[in-house]
Amino acid sequence: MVPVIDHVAVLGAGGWGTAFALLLADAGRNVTLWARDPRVADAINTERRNERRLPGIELPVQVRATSDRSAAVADADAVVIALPSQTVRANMTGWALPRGVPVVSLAKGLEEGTGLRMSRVLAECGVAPDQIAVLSGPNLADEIGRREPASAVVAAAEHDLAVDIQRACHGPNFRAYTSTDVTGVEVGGVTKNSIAIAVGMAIGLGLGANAVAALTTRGLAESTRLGEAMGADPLTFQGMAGMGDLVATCFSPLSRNRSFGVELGRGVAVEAALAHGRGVVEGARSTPVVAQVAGGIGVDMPVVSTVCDVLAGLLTPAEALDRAMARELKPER
Ligand SMILES: NC(=O)C1=CN([C@@H]2O[C@H](COP(=O)(O)OP(=O)(O)OC[C@H]3O[C@@H](n4cnc5c(N)ncnc54)[C@H](O)[C@@H]3O)[C@@H](O)[C@H]2O)C=CC1
Ligand SMILES: O=C(CO)COP(=O)(O)O
Repeated sequence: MVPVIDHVAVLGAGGWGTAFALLLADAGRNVTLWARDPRVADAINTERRNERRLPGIELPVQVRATSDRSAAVADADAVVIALPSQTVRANMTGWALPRGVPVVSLAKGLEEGTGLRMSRVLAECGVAPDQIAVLSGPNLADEIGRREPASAVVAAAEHDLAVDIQRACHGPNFRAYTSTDVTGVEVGGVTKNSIAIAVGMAIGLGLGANAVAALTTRGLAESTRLGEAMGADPLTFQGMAGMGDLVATCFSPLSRNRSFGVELGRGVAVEAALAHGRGVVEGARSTPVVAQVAGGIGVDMPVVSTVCDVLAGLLTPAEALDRAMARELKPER
């Protein structure tokens, strides 16, 4: 029997949580959106808007918001985690979810201190591993909010679970593929943020399409190397969560990671550039974690480690560029 997902709880009313709630409503689901700020929940229920995070978008009536943690998940057939990565453990610890419901992570980061992927963090918070799925891909929230067509990939160790989530979010403007490569899908979603910061820095330095394309291409190569070393299928990096998300994030001015990099490239200090951002810049926190994880398993990630050094104030973006160009010559593969 195919389990039916009707009522979905989306935890986190940032740009992506709000856009994902809209997408689920368009796909025929009833959605409860949890916002930690009661004023955000009120504005969604009364004005049908989350103006700060998803400006100019009217939310369907099938999206109801609450700031009550128990009410948010009551009667949910599936729970979606749309929180900044570094807050997932603190939020999920002690949050009593309905037993046995699928939990889908949308977060694109590695946890500081543990180096864990979000699916592993959720497992440590008590979610049964066979109920965990991750969804990732080229999904800029503003475009999804405007109902522009988009695709993603849903990965779960259990293929049937990935299919359930795929069906639950399939609507007129959103189409998801399935995978069982949870590691690859999560790693692709994390590393693309670091590469987008590097691309942003190149743009901020005034460089053109050649440099952007080179960084994106080499970034994909090193992301694939890391994923493979962590047990992922390298082909996953040619898919939505790899190439797909890398292209969207590196090429769109809507990306917060890319915009952050542009500011760094223009000489703005890290803290000031973060303060100018429109929401969470996952790569600013995850890039050092990626570098540490890669170093620990002997994977060379020159783009990531260069971004890491710029974030730590050890290099300016211009010096980072000089260092990249002076690297030892080697075969492409
Ligand atoms: N915005 C986008 O286009 C996409 C975002 N993502 C990922 O989704 C995750 C969430 O990102 P966004 O929705 O963009 O975030 P956002 O930056 O738009 O908003 C962050 C939200 O998290 C809340 N928040 C911050 N600290 C919190 C805490 N300690 N506890 C509970 N809530 C807290 C804020 O109140 C805010 O509602 C990130 O991992 C991001 O990489 C993935 C795909 C697309
Ligand atoms: O993950 C995203 C698009 O798929 C959003 O990217 P930013 O977090 O850089 O805005």
